[in-house]
Amino acid sequence: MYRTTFEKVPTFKSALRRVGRGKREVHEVKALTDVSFEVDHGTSIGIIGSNGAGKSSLMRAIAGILPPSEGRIEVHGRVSTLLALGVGFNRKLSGRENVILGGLAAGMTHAELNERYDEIAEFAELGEFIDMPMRTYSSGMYSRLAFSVAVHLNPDILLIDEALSTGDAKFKQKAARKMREVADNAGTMFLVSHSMRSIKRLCSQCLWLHKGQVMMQGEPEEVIAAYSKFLEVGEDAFTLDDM
Ligand SMILES: Nc1ncnc2c1ncn2[C@@H]1O[C@H](COP(=O)(O)OP(=O)(O)OP(=O)(O)O)[C@@H](O)[C@H]1O
Repeated sequence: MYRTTFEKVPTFKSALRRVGRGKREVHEVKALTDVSFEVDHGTSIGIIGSNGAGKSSLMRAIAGILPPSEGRIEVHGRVSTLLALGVGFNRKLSGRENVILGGLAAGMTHAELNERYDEIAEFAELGEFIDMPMRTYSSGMYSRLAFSVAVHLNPDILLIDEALSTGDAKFKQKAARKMREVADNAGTMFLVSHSMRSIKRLCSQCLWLHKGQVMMQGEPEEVIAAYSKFLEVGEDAFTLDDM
């Protein structure tokens, strides 16, 4: 559950008058409710659903960035660093500095990092930008580095939120090949995507979320068919029994 406090002001004029004195309202959003599922080691699971369904919140909870306000999450293994979700970068520091700090935070030794650094930088293809402050990066450059760090730190569980990846067509292909490699090597992967093609190609399981609840979990083909039908006929006309 997210709790947001905000100032309730009816008009712009009264907003000006009441600067600093406004009444504070608390707004609660239940991003996920009664979500319960298990994922076996070695499974690539796709997470699908409309905007605001709770996909990113679920990933943040699994990564430990947002602890659940109710219930629990058991994670056996090392989850790809927070950088995978693009939230761990310090924009004042250069790409190189962020990679090194991120690696150290993920428990890597200096020697391991030295070895990995070149691979990470090479994969991200940022050229001399790797030594520039990250605030000067385009969003595509930013997500290229985040993806590269995530896949090269050898996590047991890889979390990828495609919504955050704005890499160009060439990088997207390269990233897809890398994800395929992870999936083939029996790695565990959570892939949030609006591309049903990516989910079908890369995942052996699929979870469909809607308004914070699990609508369906199973084979990607089956879940995607149900989700597509849901999008076609609309929420009111849809029943899972028809599938
Ligand atoms: N930081 C936040 N503070 C308050 N509410 C939030 C916050 N982040 C997300 N929410 C709310 O939680 C719900 C789920 O959002 P979430 O980002 O998890 O959805 P999503 O499925 O990833 O959507 P999208 O496909 O648009 O990326 C939404 O109602 C959203 O408004």
